[in-house]
Amino acid sequence: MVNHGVATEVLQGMKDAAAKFFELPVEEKNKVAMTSDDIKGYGHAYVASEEQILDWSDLLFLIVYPSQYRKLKFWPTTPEEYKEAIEAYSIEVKRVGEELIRHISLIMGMEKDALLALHQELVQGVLVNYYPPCSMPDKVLGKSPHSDTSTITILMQEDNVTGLQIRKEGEWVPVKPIPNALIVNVGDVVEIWSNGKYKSIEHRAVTTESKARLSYATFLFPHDDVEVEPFDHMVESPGYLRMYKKVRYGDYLRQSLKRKMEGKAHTNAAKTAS
Ligand SMILES: O=C(O)CCC(=O)C(=O)O
Ligand SMILES: [Fe+2]
Repeated sequence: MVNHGVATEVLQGMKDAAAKFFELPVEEKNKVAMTSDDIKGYGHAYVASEEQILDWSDLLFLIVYPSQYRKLKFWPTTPEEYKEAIEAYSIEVKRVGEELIRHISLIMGMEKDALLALHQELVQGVLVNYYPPCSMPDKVLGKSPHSDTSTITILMQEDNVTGLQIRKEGEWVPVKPIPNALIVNVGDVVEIWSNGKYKSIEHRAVTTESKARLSYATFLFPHDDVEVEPFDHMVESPGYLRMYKKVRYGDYLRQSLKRKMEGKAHTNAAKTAS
């Protein structure tokens, strides 16, 4: 997505603050470490199989909106500008994200604001991924293949390192960075609502030998209590096949987080038995 109207300084401000945070000594970063009962704060993803290290990254996840959901004990206070940078970035991403969701609503044949209203509350979380440089990039992934559990994801990546790949017709296709462009992923919620007409995109991140890479994923998703199921008008007649079960979003999210990330495992599990 280009021409999104988000000022370059705002994008850069987020990148600079996050880069400074990940450069801090580990004791400093651990001041906002995730606790065993929460996925907010600073943490690590390390997953290995017998042949391969699958996921190798540090991360920082925060809920930004609705503001009353913020858990400030997980918000870095160093660098000082982190809070301001994430606010400035997130308010812009919220504006752009809501506009995109309004248009998806129209594309799905509904009133402009219908899809936003169905979220009860639009929840916005931002995940910063830090992938260290890796001497064996063919043996180590940054993030395993998965689809996002969101309605949509707005992703910002570095301008100078390619790491994101999407799965298209069975092949992994690199998403080359375009400076200041934002990437929009269709998430699982749109796939379920649309009865599979708009599929969540399978993607992964690979590692790079020469430098660390950061990426900034903003997930927009419904309130936990929203019951997600295919819209009647998206279930095509005559066959009237409903491809996905009705699921409470909070349960869907928690089950997906527990499951190993494996391609389209989340939406496959959401499908009605065939
Ligand atoms: O690092 C990337 O480009 C992708 C990150 C991602 O897919 C995620 O955080 O869900
Ligand atoms: Fe993702």
